[in-house]
Amino acid sequence: MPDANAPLASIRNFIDGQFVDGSGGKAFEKRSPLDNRVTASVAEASRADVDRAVASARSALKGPWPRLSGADRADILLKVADEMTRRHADFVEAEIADTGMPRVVADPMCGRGAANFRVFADVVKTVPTEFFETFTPDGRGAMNYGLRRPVGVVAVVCPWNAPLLLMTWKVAPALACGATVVVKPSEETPRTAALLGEVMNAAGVPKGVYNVVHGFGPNSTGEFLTTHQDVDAITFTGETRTGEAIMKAAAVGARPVSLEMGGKNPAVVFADADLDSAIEGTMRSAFSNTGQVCLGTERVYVERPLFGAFVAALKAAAESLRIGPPDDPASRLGPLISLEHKRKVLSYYAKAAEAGATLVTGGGVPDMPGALADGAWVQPTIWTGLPDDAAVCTEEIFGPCCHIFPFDSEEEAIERANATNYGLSAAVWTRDLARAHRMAAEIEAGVVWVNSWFLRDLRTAFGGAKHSGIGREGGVHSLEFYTELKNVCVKL
Ligand SMILES: NC(=O)C1=CN([C@@H]2O[C@H](COP(=O)(O)OP(=O)(O)OC[C@H]3O[C@@H](n4cnc5c(N)ncnc54)[C@H](O)[C@@H]3O)[C@@H](O)[C@H]2O)C=CC1
Ligand SMILES: O=C(O)/C=C/C=C(\O)C(=O)O
Repeated sequence: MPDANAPLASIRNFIDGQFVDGSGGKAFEKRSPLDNRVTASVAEASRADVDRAVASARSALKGPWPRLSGADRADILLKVADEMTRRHADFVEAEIADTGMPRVVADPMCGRGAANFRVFADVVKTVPTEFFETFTPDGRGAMNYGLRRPVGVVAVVCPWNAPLLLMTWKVAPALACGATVVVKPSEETPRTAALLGEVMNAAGVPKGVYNVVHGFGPNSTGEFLTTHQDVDAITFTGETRTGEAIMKAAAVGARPVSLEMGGKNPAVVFADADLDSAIEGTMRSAFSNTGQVCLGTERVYVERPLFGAFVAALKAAAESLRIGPPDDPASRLGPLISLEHKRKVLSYYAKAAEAGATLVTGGGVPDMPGALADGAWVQPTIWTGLPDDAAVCTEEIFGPCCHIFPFDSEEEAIERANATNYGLSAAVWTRDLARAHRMAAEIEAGVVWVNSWFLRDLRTAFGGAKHSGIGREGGVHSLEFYTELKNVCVKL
């Protein structure tokens, strides 16, 4: 159970290697999603603080950081990873305090933070640039070679659902490339970004290379940062509408953006699939992190002969998930991030009922004991029976829920899976590998998993098609965003 007597934490901005309050003296409350109790006071960065953070990041670009060899920077990043590993328990506590996620969920997610630094330390050391030999009329020729240079000061705007994982996924490659960053964590999850400041200092990262400013989006820190003309590039993970606003901000000054946004991801399960694997994978993709995973499945298409068995098995799997507080080792589902998000998810539960869905399981709020009754808990929920164009089947809910539809042919499954404005990820379950390859080629998504879900190799391209994103990060693709590739042409 959460400790009602725990002292209020004080979370501060991290600018130029120092923890500082907001210069305007403003602070906002962070509430625990477990019981809605205020657990922290967070210093809100004013426009002047954002100016200072950007100036500090700019000034660090004139220092040693971008001039270190890739190998030397990689060594420092490995120290960051080691220090994160040493302080793993602190990161897990911080993530749990912000999100309420079960320890079994927070633990591997925080492990991914250190892994992000290790992977990009490796990538930056091994990626070549390009070379072209050019023939010239005088017969002497020319040589062209590519040089990568850091893109400059990068604004990193982050969401709340996997805070440390998604923030370090961008910070690690940016730093590996010699860029400097100003991070704007979600107002819901300020702790781990601040804690990473301590790690940066301990690992010997020069001051100004990593900065953190806390606050909100519109008319606040997020907007001050993304409209700042001394920011050279903006990388963002969050809702599609926010991404659109950030793209508009980036248009002024023609700054590049990398946008990872929402999804309404399909899973397609053929009748020949290994049912146990398909159920296990779909259970994780629909319900893990209480459905607050951008890659999660909210639409499941099941070939008709398997439909009844699949619905029954996924119902049993959902009902086996223990909803509970982080420290109960049996807990698999925590609360949603906030009461506001709970209201949004429950509004979709109501819409499903109004539209005449068949409720397979869930659909409401679980009974929670004591103070937990005030938290942002909802039941994992499965529906069938709605048409493809129902709101619940077309709009991203970002909760622990999915709708299951029957289908009759491969062509139909492709058409229905693609009938969405989103295109982040998809999962295909079948034993027929030729069909799996055909499906993977036809589905409009940035990532397609076959007989798996969220199996991540951090060197691979990651990002969304259609309204789910612009650009790709991961491996060399991250380096493309965080560097300018310059061609040098030498006439011989
Ligand atoms: N494609 C992907 O890789 C992922 C996408 N997401 C998406 O993120 C959403 C959940 O995260 P949220 O934090 O609710 O997203 P959000 O878009 O509301 O907020 C994300 C960040 O943007 C900031 N922000 C909001 N308005 C802004 C503005 N006008 N200018 C600058 N910054 C602004 C917020 O303060 C926050 O730090 C879901 O829709 C989910 O699909 C989440 C994780 C991964
Ligand atoms: O593995 C990644 O890089 C991205 C993962 C995304 C999530 O964990 C999420 O959106 O929850």
